[in-house]
Amino acid sequence: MGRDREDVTEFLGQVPLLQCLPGSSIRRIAEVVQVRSYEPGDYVAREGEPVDGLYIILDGQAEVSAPANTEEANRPDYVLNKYDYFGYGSNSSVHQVTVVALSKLTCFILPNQYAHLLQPKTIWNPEETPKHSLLEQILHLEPLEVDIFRGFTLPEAPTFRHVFGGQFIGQALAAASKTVDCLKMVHSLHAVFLVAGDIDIPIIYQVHRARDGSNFATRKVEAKQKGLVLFTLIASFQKEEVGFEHQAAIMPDVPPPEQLLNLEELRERRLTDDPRFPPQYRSLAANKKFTPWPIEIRLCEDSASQHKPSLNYWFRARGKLSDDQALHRCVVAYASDLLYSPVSRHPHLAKSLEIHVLSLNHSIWFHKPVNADEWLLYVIESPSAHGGRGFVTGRMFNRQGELIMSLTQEALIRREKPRGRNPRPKL
Ligand SMILES: CCCCCC/C=C\CCCCCCCC(=O)SCCNC(=O)CCNC(=O)[C@H](O)C(C)(C)COP(=O)(O)OP(=O)(O)OC[C@H]1O[C@@H](n2cnc3c(N)ncnc32)[C@H](O)[C@@H]1OP(=O)(O)O
Repeated sequence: MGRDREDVTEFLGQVPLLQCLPGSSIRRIAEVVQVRSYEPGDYVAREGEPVDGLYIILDGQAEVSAPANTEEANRPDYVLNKYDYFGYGSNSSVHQVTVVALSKLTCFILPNQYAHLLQPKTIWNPEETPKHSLLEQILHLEPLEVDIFRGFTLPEAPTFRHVFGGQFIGQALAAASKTVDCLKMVHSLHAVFLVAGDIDIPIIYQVHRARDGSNFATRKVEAKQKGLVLFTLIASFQKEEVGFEHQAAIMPDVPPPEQLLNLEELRERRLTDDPRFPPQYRSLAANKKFTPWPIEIRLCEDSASQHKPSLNYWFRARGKLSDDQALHRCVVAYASDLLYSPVSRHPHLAKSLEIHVLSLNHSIWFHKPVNADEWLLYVIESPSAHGGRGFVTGRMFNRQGELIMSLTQEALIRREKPRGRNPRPKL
């Protein structure tokens, strides 16, 4: 293996211990690791000697001997292979075991002085907790074990009686991304919503490594509560590649976001200025608990009241996000389900008719890198509603008119039926 920085980063990204670190931590570790080589029979570490760092096997095999004079002394020796590691995670400052090279052996060593790189504040940022962005907190997961993560529905997060579909998509994609080397980025995902999630129970994300190729990797994720699978995602990741280029899609001509009001300002204006709302309704609405979404949305038109099966709006994440392309893709995936399938009910909206909308499935294709804290134009159309299912397609453009993503979704759309006072998700 040639040892340029990118090769080292790619190798470290395959080591399960390191995969849930922020991409920036893995790149930093790639800068500071040392390489050591051993001949067959050489001691790599001796029981009782000081631990000088984390050892990761790059090539070859080593044998670990159980410590003498302990209960484990009778345990058979075991063999370490490529991607295995030792010298980290024990509370002791001295080696508890002896490790001997079985073949020609090469290791990467992360010296003790860089051990802090293994303990980042969050899965997205080595230094800071994400005070600055609610979204980054929503998309933070606790790594429980290799390939298993726990996510939460934060009190400030948008919910729609049950777990918001975009939260499942964003968190599941975050879990999948944390098991793929950081040089590969998601380029497509397909999600299915099986059962509504309970906002009071943590969600367990279990990642299955379907395939790791040299350029592509595929992951399947299951989201569970109380052991029941609520949601599945299949995502494919690819290393950057130079290839053919064209863009036939043209960004529609819409007013820039600076000339438009956001949803909160529109609400405020309705409450104060709109003569169609009687005063008692206004004070009722004004007293209702209202939490702004972590995504700022500026509608380009009022296509709902015109009954048009389409909608264009600008959106961006509120607050500054950490500089991690994997995070930015999770954020737009999260945002893409917020104001999407309701477009399929536009032609059917009528006074005193409430329409129940529930996402059934969701697909995204990421064409180009994205900045989720800069304005993106979401262009949505609903070509069909039939049989209780509304279908929507979406395209996202950046301000330069580049097509960044294409999306599709099917949602259940039905006349809302009266419900009890406290409907609970059926787990
Ligand atoms: C100025 C502009 C402002 C714009 C403001 C816009 C405003 C709001 C925007 C909100 C956008 C919200 C978008 C949110 C999208 C989501 O987050 S949806 C959440 C993700 N999706 C899910 O959780 C779906 C999970 N899947 C399921 O629940 C099930 O698979 C299924 C319901 C799809 C199918 O299950 P099945 O048992 O086979 O179906 P049913 O028997 O038909 O229905 C079961 C329960 O569904 C509920 N339900 C069904 N129909 C209705 C209805 N007409 N009205 C109300 N509720 C309905 C209901 O709980 C059913 O259960 P019971 O009837 O209680 O048995």
